[in-house]
This record gives sequence, structure tokens and C-alpha cells, in this order.
Amino acid sequence: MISSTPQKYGWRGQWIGWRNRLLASPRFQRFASRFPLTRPIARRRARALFDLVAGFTYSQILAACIETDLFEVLAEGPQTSEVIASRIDLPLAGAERLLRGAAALGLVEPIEKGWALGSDGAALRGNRGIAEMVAHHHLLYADLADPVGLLRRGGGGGALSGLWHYAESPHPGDARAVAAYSALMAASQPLIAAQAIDAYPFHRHRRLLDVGGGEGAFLAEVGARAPALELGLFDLPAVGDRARVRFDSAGLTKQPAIFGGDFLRDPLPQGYDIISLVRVLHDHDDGPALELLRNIYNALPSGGTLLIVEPMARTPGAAAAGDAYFGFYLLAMGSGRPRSASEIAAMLRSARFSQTRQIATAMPLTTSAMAAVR
Ligand SMILES: C[S@@+](CC[C@H](N)C(=O)[O-])C[C@H]1O[C@@H](n2cnc3c(N)ncnc32)[C@H](O)[C@@H]1O
Repeated sequence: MISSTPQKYGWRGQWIGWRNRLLASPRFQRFASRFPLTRPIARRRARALFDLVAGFTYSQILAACIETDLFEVLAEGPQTSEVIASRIDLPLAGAERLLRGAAALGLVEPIEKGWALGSDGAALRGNRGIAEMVAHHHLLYADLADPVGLLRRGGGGGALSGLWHYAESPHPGDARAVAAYSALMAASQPLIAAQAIDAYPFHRHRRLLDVGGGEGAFLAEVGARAPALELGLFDLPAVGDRARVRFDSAGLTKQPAIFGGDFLRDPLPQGYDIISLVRVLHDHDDGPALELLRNIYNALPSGGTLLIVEPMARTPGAAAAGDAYFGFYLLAMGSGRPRSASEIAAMLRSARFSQTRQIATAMPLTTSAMAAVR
């Protein structure tokens, strides 16, 4: 057993200890909530703490809005409770309970004798990927019902790992095994792709290979913005088949090449001067992730670029997404972890890449980017 002897952490440790004793004191809390200068801060902090305590309930109210198609109904214009109840197939009392909860969260808003879509509801509706994520969260929440048990057993083995079949299975998977996660990834790709394309000058390259490219949603977007690029996609064979269907109907000037295989075992196709890894590296534990980077290094020509795009840990202002959400999501999935930009840079160097640099994106909450050169 590791001894828990108190250690000295210098002046910062002492300051944190003093601050925490003060904040925990009921006398100080009473004072802060009454004194006019500290009252707004006390209220804001209390609200933030309450949000932390109640977050699961908020998420489930959102899940009910998505499952009942409430936002779609309200997008047609304001409606009365009675009409909404019948449209979303809930008893009137249930519909009103949901509407009041959703209004408190800014998802809908009361208007005269009815209800309208709220500003956050409108923003969510504009992004189908978020609705798809919310709709599959019942798997994550089932695994998180016992968070300590999940941490003790080292993750995986639950509902979410059944969705991400490659996380724990050594088999490549058939059409059925890859369908649900591939559709989810494609639906949530547009926001990521737009940010990567705005942040990185793809048109300076000749040939782009997207490794772990899923159904090809990322490549289709890049191809539309940089039509001179020659495109290739590498993924598990059953996922590559889905990409073929998408490319056939995407109206690209030139069809991308599709390669089916295992990027941890098979060599990657050569001749591409840029390789992208979009939301792929964080899916894998350190050993396989390093193998993948080495495989990419071997496939690139000298001077070729690797572009990594994914939410990263310890990103200023986005740590809740990187370390809290993805930290526990990937734990439940049973493979991988969110890495910080400096951890990824260190892995890239050990795979012999040089000139690693972080690339600023518009929304680090969902998308960070890093490039490296062979
Ligand atoms: C999280 S998804 C990301 C998909 C896509 N890049 C995106 O952002 O929408 C990870 C992708 O890596 C693929 N993948 C996982 N393990 C693989 C392996 N060993 N070989 C090839 N592809 C693999 C999966 O099939 C999946 O399409």
C-alpha cells in the first residue's frame, strides 16, 4: 500500500489548503451569499456546482427531446401544449413536464399560450451530429452507472464497447458490426471537417490518404474544397465498402481510391504526400497508437506530412471535453485515451517524425490539430 504521508507542496499547496478550508466553511458560505460584493460570485459558483450535480438529469431531458423529435415539431413554429403532446406522443402532463424542463435549460421557450424552439434547441437542431451522439449515449450511461467499477476494471466490457467493435475485438468485423459506429461518425463529421479544412492548407498537397477514414465523410468535404487533391481512404474492409457507396453518390470530380485492411498490421499504401488521422489516434492505447504512427511514417515520402485531428486533453478552455468527457467515453469503450498536444508530440518524435506543430482551430472543444513531417 502507498503511504499517504502529507507532503509539502510549497507556497501554492499552502494557498490551496487555506482557500479550500475557507470555501468549505459554512460561516464563509453564509457570509459570501449575503455580502453584496460576493453575492453574484457565490450565486454563480453555486449554480455551477448544481449543474455538476444535476448534469445527468439535464442530459436525459435533452435525450427525451431528441427521442420524441420535439425540436423538429417546434421548428415548424410555436405550438400549444396540446398539439405538442399529440405530435410527440406523450400524455399532456408528460409533455408539459418535458417542456418546462427543456425551457429551464434554454432548449425551448414559452411564448404566449404555447411553446417555441429555444436558442440552444435551434443550435442543436442545426447540427445533426450532436443529435446522433445524444441518441447513442444510453450505451455510455449504462456503462457509467457504476463509474468506480469501470475505473477498477480498467474500462471496457460493457454496452459501449459493443458499438465500437474494433475497440476490444481482434476481428476486422462485418457489415453489421461496423454499420452503427460508421453512421454515427459520418453524422458527426461535418463540424470537424469544416474546422480542419479552415485551419490547414490542404491545397498545397497533391495526394491525401485519410487513414481510419470511416465512410469517407471527411474526404468528401476536403475534396469539395480542394478539388485538385487526389484522395485515398484506408479503413477496415467492411467500412471501406460503406465509403464506396458514399463516394458513388458524392459527385466528386475524381473517385477516391479505397484500401481495406488493418492499419496495425498491414502496410499502408505509399505515394501520398499527406496522411490524415481524424479522431483515430485517441481510440488506441499507447502501444498500438505508436505502431500506427510508425506505420504511417514508413508509408510517407521524405518531407511528407501527417495531420492529426481530434479533441485533445488539457486543451485550455476545453479540458471538460478532452479529459472529462472523452476520458470516460474511451474508458467505457475499452480502448484509447485522450492525449494532450505535448503527449502526442512526444509520441510523434518517438515514431521519428520531426517539425511537430500545433495548428489553431476555431473550436478546440471538439477539434484540435497537429502536423508533423517525415
Ligand atoms: C472513431 S472512427 C473515426 C472515423 C473518421 N476518421 C471520422 O472522424 O469520422 C475510427 C475509424 O478507425 C477505423 N479503424 C479502427 N481500427 C482499425 C484498424 N485496425 N485498421 C483500420 N481501420 C481501423 C474504424 O473502422 C473507424 O472508421
